[in-house]
Amino acid sequence: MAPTLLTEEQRKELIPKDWEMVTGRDAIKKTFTFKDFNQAFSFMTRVALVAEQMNHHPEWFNVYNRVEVTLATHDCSGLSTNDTKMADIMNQFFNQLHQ
Ligand SMILES: C[C@H](O)[C@H](O)[C@H]1CNC2=NC(N)=NC(=O)C2=N1
Repeated sequence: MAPTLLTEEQRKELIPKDWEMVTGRDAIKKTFTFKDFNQAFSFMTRVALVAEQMNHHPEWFNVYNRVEVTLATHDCSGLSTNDTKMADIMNQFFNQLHQ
């Protein structure tokens, strides 16, 4: 089923508070900072496996211990529950890894 854009209510409820809107785009972003490259890439590896399972992929940039992430659903040109689910998963993985 094609993903649908989040309603106003869903945006208030489902977008994690530590993610911010991308200026001029219906997308959310967050920068994760890790101890080192190994931890950053471990995070990306775990997320990549889930992205494949979900068939929903992040837009991200990595340099050393930093991973800059933008989430949006191309199939509906904006935010869907796939993005809020992925944001939650990323936050969980970060908290587990960032000991
Ligand atoms: C053909 C393939 O199923 C689609 O292009 C999937 C792949 N991954 C995706 N990732 C994201 N972020 N948005 C999409 O709409 C999307 N669609």
